[in-house]
Amino acid sequence: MKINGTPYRSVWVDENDGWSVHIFDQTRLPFALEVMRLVSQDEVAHAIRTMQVRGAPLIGAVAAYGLALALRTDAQDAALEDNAAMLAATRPTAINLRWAIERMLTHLRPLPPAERAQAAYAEAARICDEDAAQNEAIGRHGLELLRAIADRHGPDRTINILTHCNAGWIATVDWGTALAPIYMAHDAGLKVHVWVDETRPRNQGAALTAWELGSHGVPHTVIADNAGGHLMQHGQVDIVIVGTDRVTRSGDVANKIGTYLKALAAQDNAVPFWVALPSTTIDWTVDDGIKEIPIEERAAGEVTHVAGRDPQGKVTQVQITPDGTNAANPAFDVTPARLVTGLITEKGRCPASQAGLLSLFPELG
Ligand SMILES: CSC[C@H]1O[C@H](OP(=O)(O)O)[C@H](O)[C@@H]1O
Repeated sequence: MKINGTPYRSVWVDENDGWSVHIFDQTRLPFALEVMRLVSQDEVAHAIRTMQVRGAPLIGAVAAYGLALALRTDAQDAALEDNAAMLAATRPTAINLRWAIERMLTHLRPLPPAERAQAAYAEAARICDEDAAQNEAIGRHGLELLRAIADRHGPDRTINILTHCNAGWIATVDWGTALAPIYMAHDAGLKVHVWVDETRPRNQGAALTAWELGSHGVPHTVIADNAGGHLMQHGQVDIVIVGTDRVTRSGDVANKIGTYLKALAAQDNAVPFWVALPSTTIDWTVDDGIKEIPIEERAAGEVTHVAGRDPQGKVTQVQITPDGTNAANPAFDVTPARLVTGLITEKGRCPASQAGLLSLFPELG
């Protein structure tokens, strides 16, 4: 996507040295756009763990480059396996991370060590190109849903979309998943407005989705996470579109904490609830998402403290709970397939079910 007219992806290899890896430090947004230069697998792992880089498809792509960085130093079998395992363990819920590392291992294991680093960079680049293309296709398939709403209500009626967390271009290599249809609708001249869940505790909506949409000129309003149901009850939401970190073969959807509650409110108010994902987010080995998907438990400090900019323009953390108060911080929840209207993938839309997924991806069966 473009920032001030200049096209960017969310991860890229330095064109001067040809090997260091660049990302945006997402913990500095929306107040500063800072590029980080990563030069080792340990720096990549730290960036993923601390959410300087986050978003299911993007952490997979960046971890792939993390393995390439590791192989520059030691390309022997033991180092390959150890660094792959270390990177795959940085965050447990997004399946894209494990998928990317396993794809890299499948590609690299058969090669002589001397060829592995260069081959790793090439495979990581393919993962990035594929993600960008898949998300652009998701945009096209999701745009059809928004066009149908516009056709139903007329071109002068604004389409109100609610989204949770950040599933935009900054959560992927490019385009985003949930936001891709919104960008395309806006660019096609449809009147869209986005209700942006702030998405406590890390505020990916308030800090990242609002920044993305504002940068692209898409009308949007940040709301408290608990406001979405009220807006749906009052006819203020035409459709919900969210991203996901893992979809099971039965269509259960793991996504940022709070997604499940939005799906319940959507069903109660007959609001379509769509989930956008590339096929790299499907975990065919898992059936019951609630029982089988590991939910990341993050530090209590992310709940007891909040980051922001003070009146002097300094970005700082402030405590919002009494000293000594306990906090729990499950970072994801699972929305059962029965609450999902449908899935928007790079190959089209389908019901959130095994049959629906197989209709688009028969090779997974
Ligand atoms: C396009 S996937 C984005 C997905 O990842 C986010 O999680 P996190 O910010 O913790 O990496 C969130 O669940 C988004 O829906």
